[in-house]
Order: sequence, then structure tokens, then C-alpha cells
Amino acid sequence: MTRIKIFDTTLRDGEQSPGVNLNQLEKLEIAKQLERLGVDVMEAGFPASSQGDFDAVQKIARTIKNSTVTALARANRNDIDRAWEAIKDASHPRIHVFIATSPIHMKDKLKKTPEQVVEIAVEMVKYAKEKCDDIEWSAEDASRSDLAFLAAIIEQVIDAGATVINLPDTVGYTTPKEYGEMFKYMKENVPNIERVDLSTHCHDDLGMALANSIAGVQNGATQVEGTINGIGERAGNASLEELAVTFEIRKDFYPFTTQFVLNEIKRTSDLISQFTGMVVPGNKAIVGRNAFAHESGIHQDGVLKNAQTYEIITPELVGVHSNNLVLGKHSGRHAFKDRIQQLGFNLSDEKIADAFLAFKQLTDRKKEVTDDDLFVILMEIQTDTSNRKQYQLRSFQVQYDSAHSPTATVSLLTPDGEEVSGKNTGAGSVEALYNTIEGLIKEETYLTDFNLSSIGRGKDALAEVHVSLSVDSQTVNGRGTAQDVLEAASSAFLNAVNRVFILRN
Ligand SMILES: CC(=O)SCCNC(=O)CCNC(=O)[C@H](O)C(C)(C)COP(=O)(O)OP(=O)(O)OC[C@H]1O[C@@H](n2cnc3c(N)ncnc32)[C@H](O)[C@@H]1OP(=O)(O)O
Ligand SMILES: CC(C)C(=O)C(=O)O
Repeated sequence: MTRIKIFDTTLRDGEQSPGVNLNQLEKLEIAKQLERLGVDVMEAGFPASSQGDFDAVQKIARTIKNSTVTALARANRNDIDRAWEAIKDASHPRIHVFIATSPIHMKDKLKKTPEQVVEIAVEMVKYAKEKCDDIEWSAEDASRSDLAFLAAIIEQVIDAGATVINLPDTVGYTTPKEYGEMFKYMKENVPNIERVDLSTHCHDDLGMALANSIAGVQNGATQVEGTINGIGERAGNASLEELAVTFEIRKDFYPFTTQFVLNEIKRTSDLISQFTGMVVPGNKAIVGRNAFAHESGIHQDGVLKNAQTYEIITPELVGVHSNNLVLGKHSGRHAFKDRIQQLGFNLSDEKIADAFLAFKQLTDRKKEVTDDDLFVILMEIQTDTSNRKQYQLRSFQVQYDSAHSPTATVSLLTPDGEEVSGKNTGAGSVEALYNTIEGLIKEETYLTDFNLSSIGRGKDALAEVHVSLSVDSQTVNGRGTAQDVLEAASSAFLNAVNRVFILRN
């Protein structure tokens, strides 16, 4: 079995998904979870792109111990300096420098000749190498590049000090056969290629990102780049959980393995979905809500007789737990603590006590508390931001009847600790609430997306609301959960507003 290194770029390419804007705390929580998942390399961000991203990358670099932490840089001195500054304290730092090699990108975007691109690439890899031993070089749009030119530039950047060569299918254009052949060509035509790891980086524009990544591996790639839940620019990236589980389930066919801790997959997927606001489609392979559900009679009959008739993956393999211990009003601390541990949370005694209190409050309103409900409570406790200065909802009331416009009355605690209240109307209850909150925070906001879903089933299920707001031409996401949909909607709105507030301060 050949071990394939996993390079996770959820925090960089994943964050390039339209509307996704993670704050520093969320990036750090995701990074810690990626480390638990066993990724070999995590791309924490693009430090030259903003001070916020720089700070987040630096925090991650100073926290993560087991995975290599890398940061992206264009092939220029400033980007490389910023990337190095941000990651230099990491236990295993790597600078990731990229430049495009396809005719269209070189001519129309970079406005450089191929010779100039070679010169810049070599010079910048040398420059980065003066700072850091581990240098990844990416040939952006490699899959639309001339193979002979690509081989020549790769040979030179390896001589300049690159340790990893990444050949992205930047626009998701290639096919498995073509992509595999590109790797084979480099193995056969670049004399010093054995000195480096070769890497895939595939986008899913034609739905072939996973197949292309596997084709790359079958032809010599030893590193695969991708994201959890397949999020990323446009149609997204290769989905890493799909790759790792494919290698596990079809090890009879593929002689490759990864060091993914497979039963951390579901938790990682849920965390990323919650923080990014990108809801995982129910039918998504491995992590979708329906991935292990059997609806039709013939399937149910088969599964009852022998689960393997229709189940090629057990839910437990990827960390989906089926528990027979029901948590509810009469459960005590021991069962609660046991379930927390089963769900993989490692909380201090103080946080467990807070979580237990929140759980008991929920049981007053909900007969049976599911793992999904617990997950929400535990995530909120784990990433508790209550000691930060931010807006807090004190109370609200909405008056609704079908003959009049709804009216909302809201009371908030401001970041300075002042209590403010106001009243306003709207076409619907949510709009009335949002208009009122907007008046209290004295900011003009545009709601660009609103998504309401239930966590679990039944009339007493928790409501989860994701919103995207545009404030000061900046897009921020917010998330709120509560038993009541209006409370969840208010929390999500304030959560987004608080992010703007945190980003500004
Ligand atoms: C394939 C990928 O996913 S690449 C990563 C994409 N991610 C991002 O772009 C997200 C972060 N980006 C940003 O915040 C901004 O684009 C910044 C801060 C990096 C740059 O902003 P600006 O300086 O305003 O430049 P802008 O983005 O408009 O244009 C990009 C410039 O970089 C140049 N450039 C693009 N790629 C490279 C590269 N790999 N190496 C060197 N220069 C490059 C372009 O030619 C253009 O240069 P020009 O201004 O001389 O025409
Ligand atoms: C910068 C590179 C690695 C990239 O994201 C791409 O080409 O898609």
C-alpha cells in the first residue's frame, strides 16, 4: 500500500466559496479538528490577502503541532514575506508559491511571456527557500498547459528548491485519462522528479474532481489536495472524505491508503458546514444526511436481512453514531458525559457543567435530545465567545396577526454593556425583527441569503438559521439555533453582525 499524503485546503480554497467568510476563531476551531482528522498538511490561508487572514494563519501556525501548516503566496516577494511571517512559528511550516503556466493565463492574465514566467517561478522559489525548507510550487492551470513547457519549468523549480510540485486542474476542465497522462509524462520527462512529492489539486466543474485526483495518484502523485465537503471556488474541490473512504472501502482495487482518522469525518463535516453556512446536500456521498438512509421497501427488506445488501459503508466507519441510550429529561451527568466523549468532544469540567445546564434546559422543551441537538450545544460551548464584546439578545417579542403587519420589540445588550430597545414593523415576522435590530445597531445591512432548516425530526426539533449579510460591502455569514424559529433567526442575524464588529475591532 502506498501512503498518500492529504493536503487540506478547506481554510483557503474552501473559504473562496462564494459567501463564505470565516472569522479567526472559527478558522482555528476548524484547524484543530483537521488536525484530529489526521490531515498531513493544512493550507491555513492566503496571508497577503488581508490582515484578518494573516492573523488567522499565524494563530493556526502557533497552535497546530502534528500537521504541516502552509500558506499561499503569489510569485512575488511581498506575498512570500507575508506567508512566511504568518507561518514561521509552525512546528512544520511550508510556503506554497504558485504561478500560472497555461498560455491563456500567462498571456491574458499575467501578461508575461513563458520565459518570464520561468524566470519569476525560479527566482521566487529560491527566495522562499531562503526562509523555509519545505516549498510547494503550483503550476496554476497545469491541466491546460503545454506538457513540454510544464516539464521544463518543473525541472527548474525543483533545482531551485521546491519539495512538492502541485499540478492543479484549476478550472475543472480535465478528464481522468488526460490528468493521469500529465502525471505520467512528468514522471517520464522530468529528470529530477523523484526528489519531490507530486500533488493533485482538482476542481469539480464537470463533476470529475475525485476521479481526476485518483487518476493522478495512479500515475505517481503522492499528495492529494482537496477540501472537506468538497467546498471551494465555483463548483468546489475534490472532496477529501470521499477520497479517504474510497481508498478504505476499495482497498481490494486501489493500493493506496491515507492517515485519515475515518471516524472523525462526520464531525469535521458538520463543523465546517455549520461555520461556513454551506449546508451539505442530503444526497452528498459519505456525509449527506441520506448517505445511510434506506427509504424503499425492497432496500429496507434487504438491509434487515443483511445490511451489506445495500450498505457498502457502515455509518460507524465515518463517525455517524447510532445510539440506543436515549438522552432526555431524566438523564444524569454520567450518561451525558459518556455521550460527549462518544461524540469526540474533549471539554473542561467547567464547560461540561455549562453544557449539562444547556442540555437540561433543552429537555424542559424537548422530550428526546438527539446527537444532532447535542452537537449544536457542544459546538456553542466549545467556541464560547460570551466573554468577547459583542451584541447580545436580551429579549424579543413579535406581534403577528394575519390582518396587520407584524411588529417586533427587541431588547439588546450593546458591546459597551448598554441595554437598548426598539420597535419596528416588517412584511413578515423575520423582517420586523431584522428591521428592529438594524435600527438598534445603527448599521445598514442587506440580507443576501436566509436559510431555515431543522436539526433532527419532529415538531420539537431545533431550528437552525443561516444568514448572509452584506455590511459595508463586506459579506458575512451568521448562524443561530434555538427551539423557536424566530429566536434562531434573531441569533443568526446578530451572529453575523457580531462578526463584522469583531473584524472591525
Ligand atoms: C487559483 C486560485 O485559487 S489562486 C488564489 C485565489 N485567491 C484569491 O485571489 C483570494 C485572495 N485575493 C485577494 O485578496 C486579492 O486578489 C489580492 C490581495 C491577492 C491581490 O489584490 P490586488 O493587488 O488588488 O490584485 P488583483 O486581485 O486585482 O489582481 C491580481 C494581480 O496579481 C497578479 N497575479 C495573479 N497570480 C499571480 C501569481 N501567481 N504570481 C504573481 N502575480 C500574480 C495578476 O496578474 C494581477 O496583477 P496586475 O495587478 O499587475 O494585473
Ligand atoms: C493556487 C492553486 C493551487 C489553486 O488553488 C488552483 O490552481 O486551483
